[in-house]
Amino acid sequence: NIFANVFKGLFDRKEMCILMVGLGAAGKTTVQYKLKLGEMVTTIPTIGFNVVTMEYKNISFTVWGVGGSDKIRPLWCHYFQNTQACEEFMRLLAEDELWDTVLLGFANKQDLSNAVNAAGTTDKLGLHSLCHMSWYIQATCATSGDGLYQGLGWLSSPLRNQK
Ligand SMILES: Nc1nc2c(ncn2[C@@H]2O[C@H](COP(=O)(O)OP(=O)(O)OP(=O)(O)O)[C@@H](O)[C@H]2O)c(=O)[nH]1
Ligand SMILES: [Mg+2]
Repeated sequence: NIFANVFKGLFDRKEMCILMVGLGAAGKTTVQYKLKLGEMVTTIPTIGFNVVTMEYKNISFTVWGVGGSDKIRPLWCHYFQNTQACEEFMRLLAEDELWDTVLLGFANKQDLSNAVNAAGTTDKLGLHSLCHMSWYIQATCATSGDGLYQGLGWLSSPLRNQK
């Protein structure tokens, strides 16, 4: 009945804070606005961060997208070897504050023929050795939106079991 649904809607509401990191031009801002507005926006490199809040499956997601780099951003991907980016990523995941979190990775730009797929991304990031948190890699195309909601769907399921 309607009242039960309204009550369920009120009390089942959960909030989730997402920190989105990745190399410059990976598509983080595009993901944020595609989820928020349902459309592709023209982005410029993020200086600092963007915050977007959206609702999905009774969960309020606050997504913080951190710029991939600062002024040297255009050089970033040439400047760092992939392995160094991976090490940086692993260092981040080992932070105490992130111990209690889950990891959703977007293997983005799947519309491009040279994109690394989800399995390749998992291997390159060495996620099989990541035992202390639950993780999932979703193939996406942020410009069309493909895969984004599948990712959020995964994210919302372990969340249900949290406090
Ligand atoms: N072909 C393709 N292009 C994409 C996709 N996602 C994002 N882009 C493009 O990639 C470029 C960079 O996207 P952004 O969303 O600004 O990247 P970002 O990760 O926020 O970059 P920083 O803010 O510099 O860290 C833009 O031109 C996007 O249109 C995708 O799935 N496929
Ligand atoms: Mg950005």
